This record gives sequence, C-alpha cells and structure tokens, in this order.
Amino acid sequence: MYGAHLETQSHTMTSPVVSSCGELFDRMRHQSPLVQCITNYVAMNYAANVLLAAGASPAMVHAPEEAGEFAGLAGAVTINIGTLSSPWLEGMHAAAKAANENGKPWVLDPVAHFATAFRRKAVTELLAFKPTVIRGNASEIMALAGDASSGRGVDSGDSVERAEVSALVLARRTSAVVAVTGAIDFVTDGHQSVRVAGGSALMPKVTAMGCALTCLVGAFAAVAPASPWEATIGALACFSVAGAQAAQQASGPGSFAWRFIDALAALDSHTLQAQAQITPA
Ligand SMILES: Nc1ncnc2c1ncn2[C@@H]1O[C@H](COP(=O)(O)OP(=O)(O)OP(=O)(O)O)[C@@H](O)[C@H]1O
Ligand SMILES: Cc1ncsc1CCO
Ligand SMILES: [Mg+2]
Repeated sequence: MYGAHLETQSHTMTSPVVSSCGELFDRMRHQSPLVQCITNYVAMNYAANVLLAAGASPAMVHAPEEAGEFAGLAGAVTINIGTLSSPWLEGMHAAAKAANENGKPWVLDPVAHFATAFRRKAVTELLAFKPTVIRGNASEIMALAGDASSGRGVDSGDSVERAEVSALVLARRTSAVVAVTGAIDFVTDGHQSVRVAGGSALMPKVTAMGCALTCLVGAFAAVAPASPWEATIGALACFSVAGAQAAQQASGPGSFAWRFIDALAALDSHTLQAQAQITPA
C-alpha cells in the first residue's frame, strides 16, 4: 500500500530534484569523472563495472603511499570500510584528508562500523575529515547516530523507516547529506528529506550493491561538487530505476547482477526522469 501510494505520486511530480537527476546523469556521462574508490575486496570488481556502465571512470587506489596524492587527481573520493586493515585505514585517512583540504566531495560508507572496536575507532577518525555524503544501510545509520540497532554484520537488520530520525540527527550533527538505503531509500541533509522508491528485492541478495552505489554517489558528486543533495538523489534514482528494469528479466540474484550492469549502461536521462520515484518526506 505504501509503495503504491508513492508510485501514484511520482507520476505527478515534476520537481526540480527530478529534473536535476536527469541533468546530472547527462553531465556525469559527458564528463566521465575520475572517482577514487577505496572500497572492499568483495566490492572492487562489481563497483568498478557499475561505474563504467554508468559512464564514470573508477580507480581503486588505496595504498597509504599514494592514496592522498591520488585524491588530488580525482573528482571525488569514496571510502568504504568493508574489509578494513591498518594499512588500508592509513590510505583512507590520507585520501579523506586530501579531499577535505582540497574541497573535493568525499563519500563515507560505514560498513558494519558498529561490529568491532577497530571499526568504531576507524569511522570516528574518518568522520573528523567531514564526509560530504554518508551512505549506509538502516542499521549502519542508526548506530552511527548513536541509536540502538539490530545490525550484526554487513546486512541491515532494521527497516529504513526506523532509521529516518537517526539519519536526520546524523545529518545535522555532521553537516553531511545522509542516505539510508533499503526497500525505500531515505535521503536527508538535515533540513529537507526525500524518499526514493523502486529497485528490487533482489538487490540485497547481491553482495556489494550498496558499496557500488556509494561509488556512484561519488561519480555524481564529482560533477556537482556544490550540490551533494542533488548528486546523492541522482545516484540513488539510477540504482532504483536500473534495478527495477533488471529485475523484470532476472531469474535470480546471479542474472540480476549482470542484468543490472546492462540496465545501467542502457539508461538515459529521459528514462531516469520518467521512472524515478522521488517524493518529499
Ligand atoms: N528490498 C529492496 N527493494 C528494493 N530495493 C532495495 C531493497 N533492498 C535494497 N535495495 C536497494 O539496493 C541498493 C543497495 O542498498 P542496501 O541498503 O542493500 O546496501 P548495503 O546493505 O550497504 O549493501 P552491501 O553492503 O551489500 O553493499 C540500493 O539501491 C537500495 O535502494
Ligand atoms: C560481504 C562483505 N564483507 C565485508 S564487506 C562485504 C560487502 C558488502 O558490504
Ligand atoms: Mg553496505
């Protein structure tokens, strides 16, 4: 019922944020921004293919010896703590610091940050470099705001709806745009909020979809460094539209994974605007 309500609204909504999705998508395709993705071993290959399909240029560069220097070359940096180790964390610090000092957008994906002391400390240190956008699942965002959550590992144990207030609190505290993803995504900058519906129930059955989305948020932010709100919504809308399309033909998570990449590659701004289900929250 909830989904049907959103769908009805989406067809009548021609808000500036819907048209900015299309504009930013075209800009991203045209400029093919270089995105430094410090992501996890699980996600690296899939996330790079997602960025290529969308039209961006991914570079998985994380070594402490070069991560900070490379951030100077990239249009945006994304940092995901999924398979963390000390040298990687050093590279993350260098890249986040460089992005922060050079005014470049950077996106934090706090994978399972609540699970261990090492991760909790890492994420606290990274937050000091002021991420432009924080993208996580419901359990991750709730825990980051200091609220109790049911998360255990990398998969969410909570609904997005339950994380909405936490997201608002976190956005106000950090001045970042906060995106909580799940069945219906929630995005807030602490002052304005939207929901992005669509996608498919197959998406959480494919590992690293969220990690790849974090990288795509970076690609959008790279071409709109002054508009992280619009950039975040644009990337989420791409995933929702391409995800719904891929699910139509998929027979399970395996075929969904490659069909999703094909759907992203075939996506155009007109289809994105026509099918994006974005409603004010
Ligand atoms: N039940 C669902 N229905 C529709 N779309 C979904 C559903 N669950 C997740 N998604 C979509 O999947 C994408 C990834 O979000 P998700 O919250 O699953 O990330 P995540 O838990 O961080 O994933 P991972 O850690 O495996 O990378 C988003 O585009 C989100 O909208
Ligand atoms: C499965 C898994 N383990 C660490 S990171 C990751 C990818 C999804 O977040
Ligand atoms: Mg995740």
